[in-house]
Amino acid sequence: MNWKVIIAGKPALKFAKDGVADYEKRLRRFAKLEIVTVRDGSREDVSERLLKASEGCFRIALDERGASWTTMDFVEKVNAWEMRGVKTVALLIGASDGHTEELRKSCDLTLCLGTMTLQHEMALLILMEQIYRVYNIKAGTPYHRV
Ligand SMILES: C[S@@+](CC[C@H](N)C(=O)[O-])C[C@H]1O[C@@H](n2cnc3c(N)ncnc32)[C@H](O)[C@@H]1O
Repeated sequence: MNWKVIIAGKPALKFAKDGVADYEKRLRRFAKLEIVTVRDGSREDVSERLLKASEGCFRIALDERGASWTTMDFVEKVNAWEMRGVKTVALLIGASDGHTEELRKSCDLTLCLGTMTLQHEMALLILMEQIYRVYNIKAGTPYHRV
């Protein structure tokens, strides 16, 4: 199963960019993950670009109003998508004004990383670590301890 993480605007926070690059590298042994950047703009324009860039994918909107999963819930979801033959999971990260209602309705799921509002590059970094954690749990490595 492939991953496509779509985010608006060029990276501005060096530490987040470095962290994301680090997890991208670490994830290579587990899965194919692509980070796609769309142009920033109004909520409507960004949502439209995110939807266009994720056409044909299983879409998940990252949104503080979404469902809260534990990491183990995330592992179970990934297992279920793999069993169902999902080819590409697209994770959609909004810009400063967030997503439109239309985008939320067009997504298969809406996921919350916590109830606080995160800067979008921070949301990307946390998401990358969680995807990495999921694959480590699936592989039984000592990265994840309970
Ligand atoms: C600065 S936030 C946008 C806040 C916007 N005012 C709103 O109401 O959604 C930028 C993007 O980061 C992601 N994000 C921020 N906090 C999040 C959280 N707690 N859970 C999931 N995604 C989050 C979302 O994709 C959001 O669209």
